[in-house]
Amino acid sequence: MAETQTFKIAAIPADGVGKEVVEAGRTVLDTLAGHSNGKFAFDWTEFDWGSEYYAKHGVMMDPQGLEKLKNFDAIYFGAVGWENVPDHVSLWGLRLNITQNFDQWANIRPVKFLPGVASPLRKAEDTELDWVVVRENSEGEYAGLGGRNLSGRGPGNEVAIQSSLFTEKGCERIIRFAFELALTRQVKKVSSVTKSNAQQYGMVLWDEVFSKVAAEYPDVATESVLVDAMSAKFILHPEELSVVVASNLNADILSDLGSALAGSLGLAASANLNPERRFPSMFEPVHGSAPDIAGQNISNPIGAIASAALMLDHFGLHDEARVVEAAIEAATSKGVLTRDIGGNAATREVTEAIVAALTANLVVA
Ligand SMILES: NC(=O)C1=CN([C@@H]2O[C@H](COP(=O)(O)OP(=O)(O)OC[C@H]3O[C@@H](n4cnc5c(N)ncnc54)[C@H](O)[C@@H]3O)[C@@H](O)[C@H]2O)C=CC1
Ligand SMILES: CC(=O)C(=O)O
Ligand SMILES: [K+]
Ligand SMILES: [Mn+2]
Repeated sequence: MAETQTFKIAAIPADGVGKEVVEAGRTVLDTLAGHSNGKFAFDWTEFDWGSEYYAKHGVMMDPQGLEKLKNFDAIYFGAVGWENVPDHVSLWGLRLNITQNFDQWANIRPVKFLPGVASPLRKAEDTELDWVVVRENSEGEYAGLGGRNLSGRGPGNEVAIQSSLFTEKGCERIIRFAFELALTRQVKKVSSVTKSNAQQYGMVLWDEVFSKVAAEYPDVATESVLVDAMSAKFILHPEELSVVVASNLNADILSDLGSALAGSLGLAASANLNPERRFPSMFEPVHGSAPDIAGQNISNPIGAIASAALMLDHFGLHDEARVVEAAIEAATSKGVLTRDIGGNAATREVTEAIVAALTANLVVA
């Protein structure tokens, strides 16, 4: 028999529901590995970084943390943010510290409609809806450029600047990524989102790069839509979407909108990719730490489990990724739903239903 392929994964559950949903995802992945007949295994290392770590050490992660993470095959992340740390400190101290330093410039966020989950969109009842938001994840509005109190004018007169950074190379690589992704999909179309009527420098550069790259992909349909109009289009004409590429902030907002349209923020998966594979990529649910429901065993684990499926794709385990997705659909079809999507199942019950479906499929296969 061929040697077992072992994937080294760094787990960072961090804060709030992050802990519950990462545990759920690990359970699913370990079940899968246990049924792989020795084909693959997962070697987990858990790091206790996050807001509790901050309370003890005054930093969100070990100062040597990036060095420690560098040699993992992937990072499996929960969510960051708790009341004891200002949100901008926790986000920059952990998630953005990792995504920026590991050049995870492509953030892939599929919007998936699941059987048995009601969507607030009437169209979802009779129309095939399935699109993916491709988020520029290294620059744009989250470049971290700017400063406060630059004028020295004193209290009451403070001035802050928050600049966006758009580079031709940064725009080109994410736009090209979107076109390559479109080529793999049934509907070969890329929608580019900017606000270039109002933001005349960075977003006009983006538009120009989009036109240039689009010319290289004559088989892919294109459109350029302003972000305000795109938010309306998500609701009124979602059937026209396939790949939606947008800057860091715009795609952040649109991907929450997309997951809400699919039924809940708790369903949405994401991959923070370093496509060159010079650094590990990071897989996390789209949602945050959800302090309003944390610790009650009621959070929806599907976003985290679907993110684990994206991690399997990254490892080249494509059949296994589809098996996990099918198990998620089996659980929702059966009506095993957490309360955010209208059910009353606990986090662990949904996880168990997914594990059961997974095991049944694997035994048949
Ligand atoms: N990537 C990350 O780690 C992110 C971190 N955050 C942080 O998370 C904290 C809370 O931020 P919010 O704006 O409240 O966003 P959030 O995504 O944590 O929660 C928004 C709403 O969605 C619900 N929700 C989220 N995940 C859910 C799940 N798995 N199952 C069921 N319902 C779920 C919450 O209960 C809440 O009502 C803040 O500290 C924020 O900075 C926010 C977004 C992303
Ligand atoms: C920070 C945040 O909201 C996100 O990455 O989605
Ligand atoms: K997250
Ligand atoms: Mn977000």
